Amino acid sequence: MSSATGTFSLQQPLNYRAGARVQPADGGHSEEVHEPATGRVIGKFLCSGEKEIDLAVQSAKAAFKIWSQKSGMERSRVLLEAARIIRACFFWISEEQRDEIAKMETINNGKSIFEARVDVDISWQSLEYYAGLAGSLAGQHIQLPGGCFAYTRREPLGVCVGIGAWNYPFQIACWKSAPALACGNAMIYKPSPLTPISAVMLAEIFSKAGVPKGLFNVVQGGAATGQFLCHHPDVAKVSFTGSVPTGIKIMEMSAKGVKPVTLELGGKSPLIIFSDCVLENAVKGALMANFLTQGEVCCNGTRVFVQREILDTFTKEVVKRTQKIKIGDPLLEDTRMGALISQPHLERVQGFIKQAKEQGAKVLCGGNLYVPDDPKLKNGYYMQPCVLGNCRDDMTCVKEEIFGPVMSILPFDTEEEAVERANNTPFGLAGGVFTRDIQRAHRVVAALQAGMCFINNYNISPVELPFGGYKMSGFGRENGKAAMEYYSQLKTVCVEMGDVESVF
Ligand SMILES: NC(=O)c1ccc[n+]([C@@H]2O[C@H](COP(=O)([O-])OP(=O)(O)OC[C@H]3O[C@@H](n4cnc5c(N)ncnc54)[C@H](O)[C@@H]3O)[C@@H](O)[C@H]2O)c1
Ligand SMILES: C[N+](C)(C)CCCC=O
Repeated sequence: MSSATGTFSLQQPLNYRAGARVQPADGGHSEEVHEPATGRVIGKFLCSGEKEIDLAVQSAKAAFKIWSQKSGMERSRVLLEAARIIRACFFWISEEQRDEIAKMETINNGKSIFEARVDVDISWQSLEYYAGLAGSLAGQHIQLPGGCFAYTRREPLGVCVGIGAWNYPFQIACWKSAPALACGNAMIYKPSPLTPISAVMLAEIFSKAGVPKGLFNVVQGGAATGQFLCHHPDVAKVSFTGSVPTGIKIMEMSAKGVKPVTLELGGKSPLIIFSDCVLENAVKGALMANFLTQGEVCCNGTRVFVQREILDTFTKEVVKRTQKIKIGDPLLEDTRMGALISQPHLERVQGFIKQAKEQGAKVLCGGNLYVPDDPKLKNGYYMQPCVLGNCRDDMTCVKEEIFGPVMSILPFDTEEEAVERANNTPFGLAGGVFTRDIQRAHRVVAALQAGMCFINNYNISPVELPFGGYKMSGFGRENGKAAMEYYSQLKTVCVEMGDVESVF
């Protein structure tokens, strides 16, 4: 694979079934795949139809029979091998696998190679972590009168479906497949049609690592393909990452088949900065909370509440550092902000900024389109990261998920006020607080209605920590031990040691 921006083109099929890349057996329309850095079309794929989905399900069912009979330790070894392959070398000859995946992620998503490498690291760590848990998936032994007893077994669910968003394509595929496979399930994964490439690389890695053919299949497509998956009678569970409106549809479809769902949805998270914070850390934290992956991060702390005493100092420093963020060719080592995912999305983000200005917000920096000097990047989807001042809680930019590099700064006076305003949202994915006061820090996060809270940092994601939302940001958890519960079911076995005492 060539590594320069503007040179890659897709050659191979993007569906993966029964251990091989395949063209779908049937399909609707075809979708173009873009390179956000240049706006180039790098290939096309056919969206999978009902027949292809059924073939993928049948293939996964066959693999499930083999995989679910293996011990946790046997499954663990295969997952560890998959993690090792990602970290280590070969596969595509000389370059490191980790870097190959990171480059493809950058080419297809537009994020900087610096960040893509971190995403790949978090991905293999997830495989390692669940490999570690696979061997200890266990039930309980319960004593009953007369020597009788019962025990519980944690069993896999069967064929699980994963449906992913485009912002962390490889990482989302790993966050879903690692616990699913560790628990003994098979998985069919559908990436976003905007980022179809890296999930197939994961499928190839699983095959190399030794999973049975069909255990991890990839189908490509958009809403229609996703609907076939959710409605298929042999699908046992749907794990979804995406927007709230789609999450609602997934839940409705799954309800028809009484299928358990996990919903990892959007957010509009608060970051509360108290005047007693370490200012340097708070400024760095605010940038981490807003500008990773061009601001296209579900848990971003986009409502930055700043205590009035430090509002000016904090704002000046945030603006100064935001202006220094290096935008440009995402495959260059020193780039820290690449291109947004698509032209329509870029326009949508620009629309939010325009509306913010109309509603009285002040653009303190950025917000304009950015055209890099390099001529090959002139059709890419770039913009300058934006900081908005003069914001009020009732503005659209403060209420709605923008999913772009736009930070809204909101002054506050008291702790009570900040917490109340922070919680005044239908979302509840994440939240953060910067303060030196340890009691206040814990009091505030305890009061925040959010599933993932940070004290004196933001947007770090060790795989050991459960991640997921409150309120309309969804339910269920990814990562941590908690995810094992969402990919397994509990069977109780009651054992009689004496004779049956019948009431008849
Ligand atoms: N909470 C999290 O962990 C998390 C992580 C990443 C992204 N997100 C959220 O994802 C959103 C951005 O991603 P997006 O634009 O890809 O979201 P989206 O809801 O448009 O699409 C997500 C996935 O659902 C599929 N889909 C769309 N309609 C469907 C339908 N009717 N039936 C079945 N599948 C369907 C898409 O093809 C895609 O694969 C943001 O709201 C972001 O906050 C959440
Ligand atoms: C790795 N992060 C930055 C915590 C993002 C998690 C996935 C959300 O979009």
